[in-house]
Amino acid sequence: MISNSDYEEKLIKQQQQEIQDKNFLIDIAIGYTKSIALSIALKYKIPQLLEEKSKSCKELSNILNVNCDYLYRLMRSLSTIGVFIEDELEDGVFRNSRLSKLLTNSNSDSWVNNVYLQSHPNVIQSFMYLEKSIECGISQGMTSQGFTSAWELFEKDKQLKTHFHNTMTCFTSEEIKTILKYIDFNQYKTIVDLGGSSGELLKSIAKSSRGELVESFINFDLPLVINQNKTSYGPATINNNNNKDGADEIDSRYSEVASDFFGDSEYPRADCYTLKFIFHMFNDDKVLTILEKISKSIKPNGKVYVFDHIVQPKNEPSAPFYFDLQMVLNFNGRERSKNEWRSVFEKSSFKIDTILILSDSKRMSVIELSLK
Ligand SMILES: C[S@@+](CC[C@H](N)C(=O)[O-])C[C@H]1O[C@@H](n2cnc3c(N)ncnc32)[C@H](O)[C@@H]1O
Repeated sequence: MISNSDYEEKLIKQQQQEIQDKNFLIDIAIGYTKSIALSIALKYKIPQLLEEKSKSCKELSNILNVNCDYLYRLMRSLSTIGVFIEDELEDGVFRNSRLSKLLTNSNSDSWVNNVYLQSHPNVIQSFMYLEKSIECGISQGMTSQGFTSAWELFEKDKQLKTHFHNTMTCFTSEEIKTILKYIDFNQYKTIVDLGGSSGELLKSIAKSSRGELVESFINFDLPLVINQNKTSYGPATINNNNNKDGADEIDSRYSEVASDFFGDSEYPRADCYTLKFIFHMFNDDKVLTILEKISKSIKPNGKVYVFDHIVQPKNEPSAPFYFDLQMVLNFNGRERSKNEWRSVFEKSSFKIDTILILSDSKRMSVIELSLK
């Protein structure tokens, strides 16, 4: 028998849950307002303008040459979600909050690059073409904005390109410990990192005890990336304990190849290939083309390590929500579940040796492959 008071308590709980659910749905619906407001504050470099001391909106609008009242409304809105703080006594005067202070750091090894990347207008705009993409079954995120691909957009917007590669470099430096915990690269002579971006993965392996016996490390990426590496990132180095001033020495085992996965030339011959967050940018056909090319250049008993997301069992939060949609809209790629990965590899010359779902990396798993 349910008593009256039990019944009332149950009803109150249900009502509270419903209010929470409604607020949650509203929060989802207005998500775009926050990212667009943030992207404008970043574009105007407001966190940097407030670095030294607080400023009034009048001062900020004079510096930026924009409308003072509208800027005030932007700042006031952002301060309600913790980005910036409006002075408690003086209206319209703002200082940095804990959050906006973080945004002043745009070093190459800072994850803040990812905030710039995710809130970039072209990235946000690609989502406007999600419906059109679903209707026609062809990715429209970039083409509808007049770009053949995200890579072309990066070529036109160098700042965005830098944020993209800095984000990837930052992810790699966070993930490298986990990678080195599971894989001893010393069993290989030559490691080729296909799509190695700034070379962070190979440089870190080279510097660690898990890579000290490897003879050569080759970072293979597009010419536009390799050319930028020369000016944006330091060379590969090894710790030189003999050096009196303790300075690191250049590691001559590291080199770079500027080429295209889908070009005519073969990949460098190696007994180990790594592909970190590469296959999720491509559809199954392109993944199979890359695997076919690796199968022609891999040495006998060689291995391929695929570091990528594995979408977890249904209905569970796994790779961040937006990734799969972003991959399809911006790159015509896909995030894959275990079954989806299996089905691609089954069609290739490779078999899966191991799948490691890394508990200490929220983003990444490792799939080890060898020739069938
Ligand atoms: C998502 S990023 C991953 C970078 C790096 N592996 C990491 O995990 O930090 C993809 C990389 O693949 C490279 N890439 C994309 N298309 C390529 C192609 N057709 N040929 C060679 N490299 C390509 C990009 O320049 C970029 O550096």
